[in-house]
Amino acid sequence: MTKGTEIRYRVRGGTPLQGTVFVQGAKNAALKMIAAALLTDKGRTVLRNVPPIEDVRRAVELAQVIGARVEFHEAERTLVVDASTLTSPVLPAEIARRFRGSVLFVPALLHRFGEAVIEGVGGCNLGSRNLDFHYRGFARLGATVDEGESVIRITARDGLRGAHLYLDTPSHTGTENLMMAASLAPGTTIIDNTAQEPEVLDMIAFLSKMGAEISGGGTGFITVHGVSELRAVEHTVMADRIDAGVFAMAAASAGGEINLVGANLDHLGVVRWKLEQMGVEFATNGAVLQVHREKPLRPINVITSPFPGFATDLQSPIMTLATMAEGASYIRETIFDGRYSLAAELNKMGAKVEIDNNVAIVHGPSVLRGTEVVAPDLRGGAALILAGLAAEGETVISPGYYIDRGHSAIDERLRALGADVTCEEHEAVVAA
Ligand SMILES: CC(=O)N[C@H]1[C@@H](OP(=O)(O)OP(=O)(O)OC[C@H]2O[C@@H](n3ccc(=O)[nH]c3=O)[C@H](O)[C@@H]2O)O[C@H](CO)[C@@H](O)[C@@H]1O
Ligand SMILES: C=C(OP(=O)(O)O)C(=O)O
Repeated sequence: MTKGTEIRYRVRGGTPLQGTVFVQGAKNAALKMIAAALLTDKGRTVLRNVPPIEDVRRAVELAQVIGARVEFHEAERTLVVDASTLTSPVLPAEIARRFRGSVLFVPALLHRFGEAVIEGVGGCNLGSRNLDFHYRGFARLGATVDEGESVIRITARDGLRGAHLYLDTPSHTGTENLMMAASLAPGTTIIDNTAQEPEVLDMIAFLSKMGAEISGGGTGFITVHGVSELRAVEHTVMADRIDAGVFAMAAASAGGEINLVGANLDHLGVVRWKLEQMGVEFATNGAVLQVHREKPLRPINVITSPFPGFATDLQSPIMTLATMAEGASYIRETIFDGRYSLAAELNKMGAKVEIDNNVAIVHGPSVLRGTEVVAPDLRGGAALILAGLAAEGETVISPGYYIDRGHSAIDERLRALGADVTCEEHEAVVAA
């Protein structure tokens, strides 16, 4: 541990939201596309609507450190990748450990170098986050996986070849990683039990433009016919449904009416219905989504599950809303067991959340009071900002880096809606 500067957010609650907010491009699609751009050794890939968030910056650094020429024009939300210059198959710990997307660089490295060396994989600390489906899939495609204590070496000197793969559960990045690996593996690959998240479909659209032959997206059963090469293309990243959900829930938390530009109601899946049950109103006005909340919130039962079920990434924000609802809400997290750490922070603000047998019981309504709270992870941090919007007094949330991993300029965008949210640097003890 060493002293350094850290970001924190300061929220003064009590103002209903009003106005228009722009939904960012999807983190969970953009990260995969940056990795996929490295599959081709010719030409320059252009990605549009790339969110200027910390995880994307880490992906850019990781691509650069292995030799790619990457320009991220943040103001234009545009990324240009030239992967003809790759020099190294080693994903170094200091960058790879800082975000989840690093494991998605493996297929390109296997195809380009016949080996990939991962010195670490990061991502939110949400309890156990295995990568066994990925490694088993690479092995079935013909790679040798050597899982050392801190370094994982995957080799495929003679290349990969099509095979029948399966996922024990429909893993989001697992599906994308194996699709990428199979795209350039001669023969046919079938992947059983694949994820159906909208980002997976956007990734299929991107890979297909590059020349990949992939069918079955959205069915849970994907077939990939390997091709001999992929080409650099231009693609616009889909809107971030989690960012949209967080802003919709910000309006639900503070009250008021907002316009979400770039949100797709269908991508919210069950989240939309649950928010409606709580008393949040949605209306589409052409391509703009209006979100309105006036009356007191009603309690809710939520079970997280893969798309179109209730997204685990929106479980923390809805826990914040449940603290304000009139009655007891029940929330069962089935994807990441570490996501209940938010409860203790909400309780510091006056909420009554108890964890019983892996279910969170939220006894509402509570009057939330601002205080200093710790963001346990990305979405837990966003959930605490939402709590701050409804709380009496001032809420200070740190570390802000977690929130910045996945939401771009959340303070500026909330201020545009009339909220009192600021972001500041402060001295803190940080991991070396
Ligand atoms: C960068 C990215 O896209 N992150 C998203 C992705 O994470 P990520 O792709 O890591 O999540 P997965 O869908 O893979 O994980 C789902 C569950 O499967 C388990 N599992 C997964 C892979 C594996 O090899 N072995 C295994 O046991 C995990 O521990 C977890 O319990 O999907 C999650 C679930 O929608 C989202 O919360 C994350 O925002
Ligand atoms: C868990 C998340 O991300 P990651 O998989 O990148 O850690 C998230 O986006 O909430």
